[in-house]
Amino acid sequence: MQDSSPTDAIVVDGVNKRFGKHAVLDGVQLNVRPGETFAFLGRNGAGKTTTIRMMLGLMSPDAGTMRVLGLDPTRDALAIRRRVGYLAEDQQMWGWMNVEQIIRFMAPFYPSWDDDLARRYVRDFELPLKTRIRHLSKGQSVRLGLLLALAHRPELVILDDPALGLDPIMRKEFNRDVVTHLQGEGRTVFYSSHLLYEVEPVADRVAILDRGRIVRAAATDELREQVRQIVLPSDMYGRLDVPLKKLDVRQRDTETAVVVDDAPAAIAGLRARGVPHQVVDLNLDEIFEAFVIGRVDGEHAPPPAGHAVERVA
Ligand SMILES: Nc1ncnc2c1ncn2[C@@H]1O[C@H](COP(=O)(O)OP(=O)(O)OP(=O)(O)O)[C@@H](O)[C@H]1O
Repeated sequence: MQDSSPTDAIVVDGVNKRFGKHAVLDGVQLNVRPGETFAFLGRNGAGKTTTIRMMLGLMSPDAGTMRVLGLDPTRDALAIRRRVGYLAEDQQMWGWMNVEQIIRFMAPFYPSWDDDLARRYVRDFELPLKTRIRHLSKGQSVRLGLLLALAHRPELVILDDPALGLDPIMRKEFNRDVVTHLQGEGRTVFYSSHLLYEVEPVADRVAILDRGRIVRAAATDELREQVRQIVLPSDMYGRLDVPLKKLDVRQRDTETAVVVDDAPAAIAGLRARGVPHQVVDLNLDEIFEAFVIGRVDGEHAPPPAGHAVERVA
């Protein structure tokens, strides 16, 4: 976790939230730098939407504080919503309006609304102006939601599982076209998702939320460097005196595969002791899995396929 700075676009500090007896968020801590694309990763029910709703002042934390664009969501919700573009998960819109009508309806809510930009998104997103919202396809609805979230040129864009319900090709296009476009414009993007392979190419930093707690936050590149799988002979693993930050251990035949969160130090330790091992690069999906379902008590499982393997004597 980086230290927070007064210029951070989002600061979440020790936030707790309960619904009745159910503790949904427990000491959540994160900070988002201006201009970065920050992926907020968690399984269904991890607490992502609850965190986002509090950022927008739609509900209040039970404990802890938040700052969004320097403002307190519990006091300045309206000012925040004017400066933030928010695409909700499963965004609801008035089905009887057509595309043109909803654009005209939304524009006056935002002093910074840009008609030219809205028209450009209509073209770029191939939106049919005269079609009623209830007749749009899922992809068109998401793109219309995005237009409404972006046409007021928000400094910060909060996307809550935006690709949910889109087919795989559309999801790829969404990342390639929309997120890359926002990055090109220097916007800060806070992107919540449980589809990790999709955020991997665009995220500068990620935070992994598991059952209401941040279990890891880091630059995407740093995470890939630190979290790797090391495969070594089981008999040597049993006698190993190298301290490893283990996330997941799997026994298979004569080998043990260990996912560690300190790969450079672990590899240096193994090399220094002459322990033969292979290092397997992991993608964000596998890294996420190691944090949220990793077990250190060992189990049989096939090796991850299709990744760069570095063999060391
Ligand atoms: N208003 C509410 N009242 C009671 N429980 C709630 C409320 N909102 C959310 N929850 C519960 O809080 C937990 C976290 O929900 P949340 O929607 O924040 O998760 P999420 O990470 O966004 O999941 P998903 O990816 O499925 O949307 C869930 O168990 C959910 O049922």
